[in-house]
Amino acid sequence: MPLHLGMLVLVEVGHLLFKRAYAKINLTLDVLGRRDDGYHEVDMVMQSIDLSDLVWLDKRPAGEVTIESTSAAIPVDERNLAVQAARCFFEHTGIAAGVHIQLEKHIPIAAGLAGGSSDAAAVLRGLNELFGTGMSLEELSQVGARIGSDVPFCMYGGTAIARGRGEKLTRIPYVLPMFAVLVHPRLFVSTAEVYQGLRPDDFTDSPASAAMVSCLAEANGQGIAPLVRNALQRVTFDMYPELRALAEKVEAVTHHPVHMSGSGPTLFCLAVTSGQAQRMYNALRGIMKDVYICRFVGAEEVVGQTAAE
Ligand SMILES: C[C@](O)(CO)[C@H](O)COP(=O)(O)OP(=O)(O)OC[C@H]1O[C@@H](n2ccc(N)nc2=O)[C@H](O)[C@@H]1O
Ligand SMILES: Nc1ncnc2c1ncn2[C@@H]1O[C@H](COP(=O)(O)OP(=O)(O)OP(=O)(O)O)[C@@H](O)[C@H]1O
Repeated sequence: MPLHLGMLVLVEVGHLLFKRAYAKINLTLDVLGRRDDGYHEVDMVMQSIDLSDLVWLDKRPAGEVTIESTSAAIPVDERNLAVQAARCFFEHTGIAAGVHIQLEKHIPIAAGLAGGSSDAAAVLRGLNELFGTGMSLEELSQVGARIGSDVPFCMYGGTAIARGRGEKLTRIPYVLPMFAVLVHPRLFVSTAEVYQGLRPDDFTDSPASAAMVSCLAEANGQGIAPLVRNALQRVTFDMYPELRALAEKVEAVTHHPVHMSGSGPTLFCLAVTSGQAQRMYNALRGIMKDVYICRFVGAEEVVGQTAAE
């Protein structure tokens, strides 16, 4: 019997492999400088949250990689990062097979939440399981780095420092029981344009990751928000003055500091209890439509039992 999920109709339920693709927020994002390869040297503390896309994988004949999505706002061809991930998997393993990907999007698009990167990571983890290739997360992460700088973090999830262009990870074993209340203002922000807009005075030699990790290690939830910073925020706010105005409004109604994730435009406030998060959510729903309460998620939940460590 067909199973209806949003706009998707799943027919062969028995053969489908399911994966959840989690979004991330940046607790810190420092840029150390511009590199010769067009990327920037970054130092960031990344955190998975429980806002997720749902991904189903179904084996197909060799060379056939197809995708359908509940969102009309993303390409359903070779430009889709999930399709690119599948192509990379078959190329890397030499397996003569294909896959059909069904994507139920919940993570806002081009929002600074790594939605596409997380879909790509979930496809790589899922194909590793579907075809029994037994690759380690490290190997999958190296394959994923070809698709995007955020893919290696999304492969592991949880909490981590990401350096280099984002692919050099130090995993942090402390996940605080905290909440992030997200506000998505439905602006489309290009990550490349934001990085291009950085000026030398946006660069730093003293990133905030060490202080943030100490705070996480001490389980000092109240201490996290004052340490949050994002070097891309000035650029995105200058590009979209309405976003700076919205951030001021969010602070006024929540009475909490507001932060930007990645290259934006998603804004978030941190809460140490679900009650505090709910009050922020209620206040924000009065001024915005797209508001999400999310909890911090650890690597075990992101990865599950899907790949060799
Ligand atoms: C803003 C963040 O989301 C923070 O986590 C990431 O740094 C961006 O990760 P991403 O979206 O996976 O980025 P990619 O797809 O690899 O790169 C998109 C574009 O952003 C710029 N880019 C990205 C990462 C980086 N460390 N330096 C850069 O300058 C480059 O112009 C690149 O062409
Ligand atoms: N599976 C996918 N999901 C979302 N966007 C995708 C996907 N595949 C390709 N894209 C394209 O990637 C671009 C960035 O979308 P995405 O939602 O990944 O941005 P983001 O959250 O800002 O990512 P990051 O935080 O890694 O910079 C958009 O132009 C979108 O059309």
